[in-house]
Amino acid sequence: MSAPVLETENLVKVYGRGESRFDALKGLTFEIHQGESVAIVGKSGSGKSTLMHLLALLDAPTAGVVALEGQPVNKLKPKQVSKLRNETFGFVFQQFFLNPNQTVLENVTLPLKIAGVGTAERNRRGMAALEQLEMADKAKNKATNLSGGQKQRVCIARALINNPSVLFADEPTGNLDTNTGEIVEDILFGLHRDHGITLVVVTHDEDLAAKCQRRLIMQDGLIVREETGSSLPAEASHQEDAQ
Ligand SMILES: Nc1ncnc2c1ncn2[C@@H]1O[C@H](COP(=O)(O)OP(=O)(O)OP(=O)(O)O)[C@@H](O)[C@H]1O
Repeated sequence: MSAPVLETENLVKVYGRGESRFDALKGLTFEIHQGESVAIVGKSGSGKSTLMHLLALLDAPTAGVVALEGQPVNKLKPKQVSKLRNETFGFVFQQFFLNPNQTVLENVTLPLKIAGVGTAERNRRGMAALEQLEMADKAKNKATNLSGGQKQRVCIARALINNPSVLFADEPTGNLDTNTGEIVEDILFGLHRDHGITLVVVTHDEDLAAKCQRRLIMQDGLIVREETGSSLPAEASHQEDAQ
């Protein structure tokens, strides 16, 4: 079995206090292995997004530990955590989060700008990422002047710009029609299959979840069940490699 890229130990998240206290995660211990595709599924309010935010180091747990590549993250300073997050993770969200006032290329290269990479290098890597997503011809377009599927491709290009080892996708097809959603799924699973990217997907979409190699089923802040096996035929051999 490949090494765990992410491990949690007794992960707890409590929102609010006193009468408004809400126990969103109630002690989760599990591993995600390098090169796996994992879906986090469950009813609305079960804690999926909360869990993803903790795994992706976007929020800190109330108690318990997240370890990235064997390193417990709670021992690091905030600056180190954000560096680690930017270097290791890519994010694709349902709402796209593209800056409407910037071009496609500017949106895609924003993570590099934040990291202090110079303009020429930024643009070279941005164009390469857009080419990979077949969106290079839209590089100079404003990000608003795109279809939903095109916007999500731009988001995936942005997510790939730092060569992440883990791609987090929160309802990546939630705003797309069925056909466009399937194209985006093909892109995500292609990246997983061909580049060994670890894919962590939060979704209500059963077909999308079924394509993942493993499903963590959440209920009331707990993982109540795990399922394994992907509905993607080509996954079979890769799945054996990753396990
Ligand atoms: N910032 C917050 N303050 C208080 N409660 C919160 C906060 N964020 C989430 N919650 C609560 O924690 C629970 C889990 O929320 P979370 O967003 O993780 O669920 P989810 O499974 O992702 O739901 P959905 O499928 O609707 O997105 C919910 O009951 C929610 O109301």
